Amino acid sequence: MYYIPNFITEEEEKSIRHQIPANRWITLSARRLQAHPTTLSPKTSTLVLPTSPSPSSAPASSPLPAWLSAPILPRLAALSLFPASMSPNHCLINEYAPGQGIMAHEDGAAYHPFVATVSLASPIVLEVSGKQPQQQQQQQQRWRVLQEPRSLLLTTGAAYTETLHGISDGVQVDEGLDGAGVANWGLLGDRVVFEREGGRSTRATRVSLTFRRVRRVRHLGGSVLVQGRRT
Ligand SMILES: O=C(O)CCC(=O)C(=O)O
Ligand SMILES: [Fe+2]
Repeated sequence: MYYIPNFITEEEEKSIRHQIPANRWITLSARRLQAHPTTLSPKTSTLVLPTSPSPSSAPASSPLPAWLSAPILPRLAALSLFPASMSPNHCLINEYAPGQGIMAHEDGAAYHPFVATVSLASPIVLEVSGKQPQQQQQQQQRWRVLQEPRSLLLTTGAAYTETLHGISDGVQVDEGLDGAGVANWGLLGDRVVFEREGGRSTRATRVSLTFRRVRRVRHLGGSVLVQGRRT
């Protein structure tokens, strides 16, 4: 995992939050979410796009809306952690009210093994654990990753394939936020925020943007549209 504080500015954070469409939310019992450019088809995990693929000579275009892709995608590309051809083509936006979370899970094989998470609005602790069978849970490795607003967390390699991640629910105040309890303590942008509160952080609404590269993409190209007009 790579943690980079202040990956976006406060203005960019505000602008992105402002442009999240209010009519795209899917409300779940413990959070709400929306997918851009669209949800994957459920059986085949395919991203179906209305446009033709751009010719291979053209600069890689993103199916993500501009308010999500700029400035995040070029800044991600500049980290050189994945080739340009692997630039994210999908973004899930999750919103958690205080006390809401997401159960431990892995993101799975529908995506190339990296996810870039940009956090907005409020800090949150991501609980990461090794994928051990049930009987070995005592020895399970666990890490707590503190995600500050405007930070980037990049999960790839074994962190993507060999761990589960989640956010505890029913918690209004995250505690134990110090050098011993937080894996990325030394990388935080502003530790003082947490030190001042004695290692506590009262949750407020937090929004995450999770950028990924979907493996299976189907383009509904020109011929499909022409057929549509003929019928
Ligand atoms: O909100 C987060 O940081 C985690 C979201 C997540 O795990 C997911 O969308 O798969
Ligand atoms: Fe996830």
